Parts: sequence; C-alpha cells; structure tokens
Amino acid sequence: MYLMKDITRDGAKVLRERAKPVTFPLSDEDKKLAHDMMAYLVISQDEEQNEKYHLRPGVGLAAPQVGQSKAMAAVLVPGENNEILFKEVLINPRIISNSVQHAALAEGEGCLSVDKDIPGYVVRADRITIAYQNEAGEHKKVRLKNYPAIVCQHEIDHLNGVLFYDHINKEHPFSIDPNAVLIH
Ligand SMILES: CC(C)(C)[C@H](NC(=O)Nc1cc(F)cc(F)c1)C(=O)N(CC(=O)NO)CC1CCCC1
Ligand SMILES: [Zn+2]
Repeated sequence: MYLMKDITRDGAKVLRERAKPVTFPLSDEDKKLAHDMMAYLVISQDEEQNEKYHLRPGVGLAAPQVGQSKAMAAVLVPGENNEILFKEVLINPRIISNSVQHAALAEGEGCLSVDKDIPGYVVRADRITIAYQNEAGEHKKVRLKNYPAIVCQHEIDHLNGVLFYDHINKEHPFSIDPNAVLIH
C-alpha cells in the first residue's frame, strides 16, 4: 500500500506531463495500480488507519501522483454522514461537457502532492459530464455536480499536468464571478 513517502511532490516532472492513455485489457501492473490507488483513499479516510500510517485523508489520487504517467485516477468522495457519494477508478477519463455556471470550494483546494497551503478560489465548472472506462473496460458516462464534480476536475487536471493553483487568479486570488456556487 502507498504511504505519504510514495506520493510524488510538486516539482517532479511527472506531475507536469500529459499522462499516457491506458490500454485494455488491463495489464496486471495496471490492475494493481488501480487497486493500490483506491486502497490509499479507503485507508486514508479511516480515522484509525490514517493515524497509524500517517496518511493525509484523500478523496482522490491520480496515477502521476504515484509516479506513473498513466491516464488513471481513483476517486472516493464521502457525503455528510459518511455515505459514499462517488467511488470509481476513472480510466482514460474526459470531461465531455461542463456547465456555464462555475463553482469553487469555499475553503480553496489543497493537493496530496503540494505540501504548502496556497489560498484562493480554484474556479471550476459546477456540473460536468465525464466519459471514462472502468477496470473492466466498460465505457461509462456520468453527470456530476458540486463536490464530486470538483474532485473529478481536480483529478483529471492531474492527468493533463495541471495543478490546482494554476487556476488561482494571481492578482485577486479570491475573485470569483457572482453567479458561481461556493461549496462549503
Ligand atoms: C489534499 C487534501 C486536503 C488531502 C484533499 N482532501 C480534502 O480536500 N478533503 C477531504 C479528504 C477526505 F479524505 C475526506 C473528505 F471528506 C475531505 C485531497 O484529498 N485532495 C485530493 C488530491 O490531492 N488529489 O490529487 C485534494 C482535493 C481538493 C479538491 C478536490 C480534491
Ligand atoms: Zn491533487
């Protein structure tokens, strides 16, 4: 399983490359990668386990963050009462449509690969439709909004070599259009 030492940090080239498409059927290596990335998220969201292994509780993890330039990301988004809002391994994901309306996390964003806090609104689409393949190679199309949509945009950014702070307005980090949704 991955520990924080296995997470590639900002400055590593792999985080700024476009990740390569994944071919099917998945190789054993790719199956293990998918499993290990999701395992990180599950374990990191468990109070005891994340204490024991000193893990930052993660909602998403993209393959470049574990040094693999492959178009694959695991997402595990919990709801208010710890129900699961969205749990999936996204393979070759693409955003095929997004709302005109913007959204941003009111608290700003962080990243498992970025150790410093960078304040500011990361302005994204409030609603998106993503197309991806699951581990079985089945083509899926899913509409997402609010927090799950933010997480998937953050992870798909990683597959294009984009980090959250690239989106923050340098002059006015907390500027955002009045019609945008602030997500608490
Ligand atoms: C960087 C970190 C602060 C750890 C961030 N977690 C987070 O925002 N909150 C969180 C974590 C949980 F496990 C359960 C929960 F309900 C809330 C995160 O995982 N990521 C994932 C990442 O870095 N992927 O590459 C950053 C998030 C910022 C916006 C979307 C993903
Ligand atoms: Zn990240």
